[in-house]
Amino acid sequence: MKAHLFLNAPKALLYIDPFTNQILEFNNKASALFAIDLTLKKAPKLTCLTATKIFNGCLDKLIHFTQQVLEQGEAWSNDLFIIVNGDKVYLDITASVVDNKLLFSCQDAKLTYSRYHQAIAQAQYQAGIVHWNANETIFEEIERQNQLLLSAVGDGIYGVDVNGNTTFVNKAAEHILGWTKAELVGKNIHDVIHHSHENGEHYKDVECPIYAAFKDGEIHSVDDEVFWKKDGIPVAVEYKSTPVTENGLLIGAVVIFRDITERKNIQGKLLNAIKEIDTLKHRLEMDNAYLLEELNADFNHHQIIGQSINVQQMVNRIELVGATNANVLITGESGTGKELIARAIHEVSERKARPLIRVNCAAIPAELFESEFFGHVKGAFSGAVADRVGRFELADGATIFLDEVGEIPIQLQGKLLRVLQEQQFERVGESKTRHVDVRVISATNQNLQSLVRQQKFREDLYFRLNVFPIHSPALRERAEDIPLLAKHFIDKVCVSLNRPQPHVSLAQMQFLTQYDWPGNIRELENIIERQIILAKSNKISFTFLAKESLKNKSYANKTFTDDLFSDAPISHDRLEDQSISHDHFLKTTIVPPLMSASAHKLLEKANVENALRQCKGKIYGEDGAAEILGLKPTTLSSRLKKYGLNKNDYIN
Ligand SMILES: Nc1ncnc2c1ncn2[C@@H]1O[C@H](COP(=O)(O)OP(=O)(O)OP(=O)(O)O)[C@@H](O)[C@H]1O
Repeated sequence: MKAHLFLNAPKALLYIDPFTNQILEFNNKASALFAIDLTLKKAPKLTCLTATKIFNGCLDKLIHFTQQVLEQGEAWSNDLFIIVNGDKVYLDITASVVDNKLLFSCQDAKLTYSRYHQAIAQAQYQAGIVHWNANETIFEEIERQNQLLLSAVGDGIYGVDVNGNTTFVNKAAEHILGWTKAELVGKNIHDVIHHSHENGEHYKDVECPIYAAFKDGEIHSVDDEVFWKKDGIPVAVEYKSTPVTENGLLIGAVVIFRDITERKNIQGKLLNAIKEIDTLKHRLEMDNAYLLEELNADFNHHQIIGQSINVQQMVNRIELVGATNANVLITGESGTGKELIARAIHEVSERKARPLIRVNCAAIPAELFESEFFGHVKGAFSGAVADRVGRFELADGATIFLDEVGEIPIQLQGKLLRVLQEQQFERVGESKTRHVDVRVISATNQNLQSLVRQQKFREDLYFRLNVFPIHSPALRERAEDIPLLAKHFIDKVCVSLNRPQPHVSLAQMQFLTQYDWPGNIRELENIIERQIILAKSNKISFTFLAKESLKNKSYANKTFTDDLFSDAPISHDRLEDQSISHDHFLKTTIVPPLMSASAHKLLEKANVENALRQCKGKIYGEDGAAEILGLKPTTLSSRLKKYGLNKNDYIN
């Protein structure tokens, strides 16, 4: 049995007599390893088979090892080798002393090593599986969390491969566009959601920023485009297409997008609000500039004073028409308060939040009318150095007051008619048509119907302007209002001059009421101002008016001689003592009241000419003819027209 075990042991065994060098026994594995002829076994003694023969390439090592085994009882070596087919084959040898002989247990060292490494690999593999299992669980958890995150984010996310086919769709993307993951995965993303621009024009895929990312490897961000929903409706989006690489190779892109509809709506509203603010700001600036002009022109905002039937009827008509949008034509002599009426109409209308825009047609040179009414663009004519807003544009949403409307040149009347009919016009030098909503109130002291007959005023324009006529009665037609008006002006002047209220006796008031006021309410106002300045010890006197009436009567009987056509214009400084400075007196024109109409005109014309001569053609400002005559410069301008006078003829 023992012999059988020895013979079939799994390693090559050599039983060696260290003293005779002879191999006493060897088993089957040894026979194979050392290529020992098995027939030797049958020989009585293995005399021919020696240890040194087997290990003859490394005898020194064999001797050393043998001694080690003998000394220690056992030893191990991997230094010894044998030659097999010319190659060294190192052996892994464990040896021990058995009955004073040596038992070598040998094995090809390569086999030992390979088993050793196999064993290590096995051990590592065993350990690795456990490790891998753990990693796999972690990866699964990360993946699960990633999926949760990708589903939870509010932005839509698509994954696409290098062919543009969808590989991934998150919940938000499904929600925003309505395409499910199943409907999109594997489909070309551009063809499904990005095929057209917002205006419906085809979106070429070569221009698609989503694709661009996996073509050029760059991130592509787009602020404002549309993706198309499943129901065919475009959704405004901003998106970013980021390239995805693996081992340096572009393998696709991730598209992250956001629905910006709400934001765009808010932006739109904001833009509209800003535009509206700009328009309002612009309008406010225009209004301010206009109001400043008016302030500089020393405009006053009196209320209509008077209780006479004539005034009551007039006020009724103002209230009646005020609330409507009807055009109003106010007629009446100069200084009867036509402008006051226009303001009152505007004030009772719904347009009162905006200023009344006043245009004095008598003061505009013919060639500038169109620009004044409708504005012009820079360079439209020489002198047009900047764009200018016309009065009609300024009055958009408000009321325009065309004072002295009879002065509008016939050639411009057609354009004015168009604004009245269509509320449309163009600035001078511009083809763009502008639309306005303007109410027109006009005033005249001329007989427009007579102008129509003379073909100086268009009949159709006259009817357009005269939708609702209001007549402003002359002061002589409302004489009973004189005390009220006088009190009103005394209060006003005393406040502005910081004077104490003067005492007006009944007798003095009678002088006022009995005087025939050719210059109307403006004349009354000016005389009161002058007399307050002249008043001594708080007493105001109007006795001179009686003298004046008498004088006027004598004027009426007199032929027009030296006095009427003298060089000095007729003014209040000729009516009173000269103890007060000239400036205070030159406020009004007193025209004798009892003259015939033609004599009146002749005198008025002569008076204007004298004033022009004295002022060397200067109309406006200090020492101007208007100031000397006590007229508004605009009224004087219209009188120049009326009498065919040219201020330039008086320049010298
Ligand atoms: N009823 C009134 N109550 C108080 N003040 C009045 C009244 N009527 C006119 N006035 C005053 O008389 C002056 C002249 O009035 P206004 O300028 O309105 O007259 P007008 O008819 O427009 O004159 P013109 O034809 O010369 O332009 C103004 O100072 C105005 O305030």
